[in-house]
Amino acid sequence: MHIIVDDNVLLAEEFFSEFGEVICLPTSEITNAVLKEADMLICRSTLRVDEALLKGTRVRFVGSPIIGTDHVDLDWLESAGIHFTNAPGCNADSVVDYVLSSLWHLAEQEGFDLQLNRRFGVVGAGQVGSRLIKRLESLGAEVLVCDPPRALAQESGEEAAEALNFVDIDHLVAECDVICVHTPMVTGGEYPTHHLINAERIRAMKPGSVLLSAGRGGCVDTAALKQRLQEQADLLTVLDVWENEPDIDAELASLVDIATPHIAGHSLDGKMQGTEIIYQQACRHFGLPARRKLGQLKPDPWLRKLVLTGWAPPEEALGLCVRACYDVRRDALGLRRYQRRFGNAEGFLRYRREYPLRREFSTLRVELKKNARELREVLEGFGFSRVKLASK
Ligand SMILES: NC(=O)c1ccc[n+]([C@@H]2O[C@H](COP(=O)([O-])OP(=O)(O)OC[C@H]3O[C@@H](n4cnc5c(N)ncnc54)[C@H](O)[C@@H]3O)[C@@H](O)[C@H]2O)c1
Ligand SMILES: O=C(O)[C@H](O)[C@H](O)COP(=O)(O)O
Repeated sequence: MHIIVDDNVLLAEEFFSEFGEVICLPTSEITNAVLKEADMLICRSTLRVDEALLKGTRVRFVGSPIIGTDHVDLDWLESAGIHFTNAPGCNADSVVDYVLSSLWHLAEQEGFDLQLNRRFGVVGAGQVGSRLIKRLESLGAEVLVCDPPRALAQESGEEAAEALNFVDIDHLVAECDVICVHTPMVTGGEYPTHHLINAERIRAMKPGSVLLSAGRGGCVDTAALKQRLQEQADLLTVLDVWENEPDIDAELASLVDIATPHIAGHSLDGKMQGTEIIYQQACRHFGLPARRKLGQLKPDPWLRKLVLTGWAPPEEALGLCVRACYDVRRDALGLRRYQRRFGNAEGFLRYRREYPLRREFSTLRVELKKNARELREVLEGFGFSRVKLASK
């Protein structure tokens, strides 16, 4: 078998070589001509996968080791008998780490307490949103949720009921102090997400509130957001995803508090999990046993363990752990540096391609020397799931 893989897919050789010859290429070199003799294509969101790319090729299996599927013409692939699979949930924890690192940073910058007097709103309660809700609730936060497809599925008994505070989008926008958008790009049907956060809703946001967008750029009307930031400058904003990536609105980027180049899901753990999921799907599809396991291939984190005395107040302890593991400011500064050097669109693309190593909160072991049960709960709630208390 010939397997063409985007060279940004991690561990491609290690997982896919048992199927045949693995050829890794930059996205720009994956063309219809290159795919003529290929049987399998493994690519990321940067490649448009449609009839123009695949017509007349031998490709029968396409895998994308990411969550989103809006780069793929699913209907055409189905009609052409080409099997497609993505990797649901693979980088969801990475996105939640990004969100919490951003909120922690804004809280520090503005001098507010993340847990006090803030009502959170999560738009889109799928793999990302529901994990975010869990972490926020375990910190004691009140969370309103807008996800009409899930609310409907629960109401009709199609999905097991979960105790979520479902509200409609206008209610959520009016009531919340922090709004996190984690919806896919949906253009048709009953619940489209294009400009779900539209001009009217942007105008309705409370002064001083936070808008964070890490689903797809088109879910927020960014021209309207820019207008509010220019006219009132009374929102805190975090944008990881943009309209017209990679040629993003530079003026808007200069106005938002944290601007990053679509890297919320780019932890090493998320990328490697994505490859493993596609490998498992390929094994199932071609009737082979899945012998290779990510556990054997994943490197140790650079920072294995943090030892805290346990006396630190929770915000300080969280700050130490967040800064040690993933500080979102690195990526905001990195984007600016790359854009200054390479220009707006090329800087955006290059930073993603050369993305520095990042591990998830769950890879850091935290040892508390004092038997600080409450602090442990806060750290675990935030996603540092490997906290150990001193035995005495
Ligand atoms: N920034 C990044 O790096 C990054 C990383 C991973 C995923 N994403 C994006 O985030 C999206 C969500 O990821 P996920 O894993 O949670 O996907 P998911 O498919 O598990 O969940 C999406 C949720 O959105 C809900 N939804 C659909 N239409 C809606 C609407 N109109 N209003 C409110 N909710 C709606 C769905 O019912 C579903 O529960 C992905 O589709 C992808 O586009 C971005
Ligand atoms: O949908 C996803 O999983 C994310 O948006 C993912 O991080 C996209 O990364 P890319 O494929 O563009 O490298």
